Amino acid sequence: MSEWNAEWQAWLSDNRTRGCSVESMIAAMVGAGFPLEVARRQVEGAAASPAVEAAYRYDRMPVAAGNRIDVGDRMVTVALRCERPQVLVLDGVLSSAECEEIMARSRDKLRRSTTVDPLTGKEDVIDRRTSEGTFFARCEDDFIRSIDERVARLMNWPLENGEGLQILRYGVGGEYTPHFDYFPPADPGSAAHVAQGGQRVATLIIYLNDVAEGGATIFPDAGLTVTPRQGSAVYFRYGNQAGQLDAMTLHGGAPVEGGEKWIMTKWMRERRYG
Ligand SMILES: O=C(O)CCC(=O)C(=O)O
Ligand SMILES: [Fe+2]
Repeated sequence: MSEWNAEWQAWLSDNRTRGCSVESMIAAMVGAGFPLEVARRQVEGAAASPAVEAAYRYDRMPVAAGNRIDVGDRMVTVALRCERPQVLVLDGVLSSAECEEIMARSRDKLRRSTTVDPLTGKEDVIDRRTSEGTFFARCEDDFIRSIDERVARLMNWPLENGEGLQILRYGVGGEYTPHFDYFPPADPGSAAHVAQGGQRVATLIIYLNDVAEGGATIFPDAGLTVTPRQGSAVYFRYGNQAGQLDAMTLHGGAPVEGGEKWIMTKWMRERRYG
């Protein structure tokens, strides 16, 4: 039996954009080994959801224009700007000392990472996400507050809409296969997650160290690869003002081939969170 995953989600989005009929997509999924009821729920669910419109409309990014962005206590440099999907590579988001302090404070708290099961909405340890993680509650102390404030200013999105900063560490062989950061509307497990704060709309991944080999953040459908560099970040936005979701932001963490990889992630919601 086939498993519903991000690849199938991207396939469904592509076919909808191309105007394929509901019946033909259900038939293709059944042909690939999905039970009829699963195929029907995913295809009809996507068709009924205004969030997965046929064509995502790229409205204006909230992040400031220009080569350099004032984030209050420092200047961040824009190294790359991609409009479709909306992706920015940003340099100088954290100092080396800040990166080192975050890693030092996280090291003893690390736990094997979990992922949301698309069917149940529960958090599970799964093979496709081989990393350890921990998190900091929003503004839990002065140091974390200064970073939460800087990140909110950089993303130009209310601090109150952000989830707590999440830390991940991957060893050699560690990876995170391609996925969406938003909660796919057709997945039954998503409802519980969007009930508080609404959908996720944008992500900032900050690289806390240089990775000796491998470990890039990859966007397979956009053909983009971002190399981890200490203190730099990648921003991507997938939720527009109309509530549509951009499937082109499919992304993952490529396997680490040498050394280790540490990142810190901020997910922003539509509304106040927590
Ligand atoms: O490891 C990476 O570069 C990507 C991490 C990621 O996609 C996530 O934490 O949601
Ligand atoms: Fe992600």
